[in-house]
Amino acid sequence: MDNDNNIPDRDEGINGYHKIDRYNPDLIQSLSTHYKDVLEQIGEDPNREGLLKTPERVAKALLYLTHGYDLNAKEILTSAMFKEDYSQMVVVKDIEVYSMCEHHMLPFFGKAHVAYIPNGYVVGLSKIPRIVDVFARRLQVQERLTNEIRDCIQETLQPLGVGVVIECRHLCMSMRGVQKQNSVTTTSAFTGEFLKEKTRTEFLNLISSKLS
Ligand SMILES: Nc1nc2c(ncn2[C@@H]2O[C@H](COP(=O)(O)OP(=O)(O)OP(=O)(O)O)[C@@H](O)[C@H]2O)c(=O)[nH]1
Ligand SMILES: [Zn+2]
Repeated sequence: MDNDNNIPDRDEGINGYHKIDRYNPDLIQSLSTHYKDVLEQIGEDPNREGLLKTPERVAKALLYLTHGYDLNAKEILTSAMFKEDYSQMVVVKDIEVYSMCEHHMLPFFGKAHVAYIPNGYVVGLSKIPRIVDVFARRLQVQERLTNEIRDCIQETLQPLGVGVVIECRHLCMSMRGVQKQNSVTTTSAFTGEFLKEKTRTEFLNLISSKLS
């Protein structure tokens, strides 16, 4: 944290984002006013009982769904890096992803599988899903989400390689638009050893195996 409002520094590289005080009641109030207008403009009555608190709920929900802007993924990783003589692949798979596409601000959701090969240091396992969330809880495209997770791990932990695979359903493709209910989008990003076919194949085999 290095600013007057105690808002943690966000990760670099998000064009156009400016820092906000996400939990400020004035901000929630101001967003609620906009959502009240939205309700009116879609033909609803914002004063009917069921909708009275809806603008405020939606405002709080949106602020929560984008709270990743306030988090610094590199700080999270460095907070739990341990020197360890382990040089095989570490895979954390089936990490739930909930994000929102930046085109329609509709959810996309699914799973992320993340692997790295240590180079002297390992990271606390829980930190991997945490950094997935840091980048997912922003307006995103799946490709950038995938690359940001890869780059963050590579630059911070400096392992021998990183592999990230993300599989998601996009509500903007199922609830509206092209209306394809069953299509799943898969993206991947690799560095170092994972650029070699043998390592990549090992990773892909591990994430497709079932424990139970
Ligand atoms: N590459 C990529 N595209 C995405 C993602 N999420 C949503 N989109 C796409 O963003 C595109 C936006 O295209 P536009 O033609 O400007 O928007 P639109 O008229 O609403 O398009 P339709 O969804 O086809 O109705 C659509 O093709 C979406 O499917 C994502 O994570 N990655
Ligand atoms: Zn979309």
